Amino acid sequence: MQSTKNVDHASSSDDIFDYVPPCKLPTKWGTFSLHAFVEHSTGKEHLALTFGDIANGDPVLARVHSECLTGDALFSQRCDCGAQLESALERIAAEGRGVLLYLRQEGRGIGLVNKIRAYVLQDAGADTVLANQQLGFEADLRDYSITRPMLQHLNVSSVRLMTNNPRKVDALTTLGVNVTERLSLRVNRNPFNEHYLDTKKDKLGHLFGANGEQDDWV
Ligand SMILES: Nc1nc2c(ncn2[C@@H]2O[C@H](COP(=O)(O)OP(=O)(O)OP(=O)(O)O)[C@@H](O)[C@H]2O)c(=O)[nH]1
Ligand SMILES: [Zn+2]
Repeated sequence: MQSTKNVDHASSSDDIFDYVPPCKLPTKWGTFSLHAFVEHSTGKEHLALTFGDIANGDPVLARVHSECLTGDALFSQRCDCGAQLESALERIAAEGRGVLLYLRQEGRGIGLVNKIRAYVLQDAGADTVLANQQLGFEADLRDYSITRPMLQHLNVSSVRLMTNNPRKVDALTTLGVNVTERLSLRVNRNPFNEHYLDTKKDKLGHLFGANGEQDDWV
């Protein structure tokens, strides 16, 4: 289960993280502002990429992306993370306004090395959920509690969330994030990730594929 551990909403963001003001981050889609947040309780260095005026009160096109080094940076085709990251940034730049939170919870919260151990089990036939369980972990150990204070610090009052994962919408809503809309994201199905995507749909509740939820935005 995804964790919805609450932070103390009465405490100031200074109690939760150190904030590092943004530098410019030019990308192939446009120039974002890159903010850093160092979480006190974990020492994790989370990021926010922002574009345009996100503080004017209108719902903001947003992506809450969980770190996937293999997919985001190493071009892995085992998952859909890299394609989703690109699609989200492209879409935000095209709209001229938005935010992407890059949360350092690799491997659905089990970490990079354990994800590689899980991949070894998957190479031997386990699916993505079973592999986690065989290693003694729940299917999804992510904790989104930093999301709300990060958005508050950026003066984002509500979000139009790009995700295929309805449990992510539930987790954020439970934490007090105002999600006004869910937008599906392109998936890039390929021979290496089709079993993984089917498992996400069947066991983790992701919405895409046959039910027409697949994103048609290009
Ligand atoms: N433990 C584990 N983690 C994985 C595996 N494949 C991808 N991940 C991690 O899963 C996270 C991304 O979660 P996904 O389930 O792909 O997508 P999501 O964030 O729930 O939903 P979307 O918003 O639609 O992307 C990243 O942290 C990846 O590192 C796997 O086989 N095992
Ligand atoms: Zn991935």
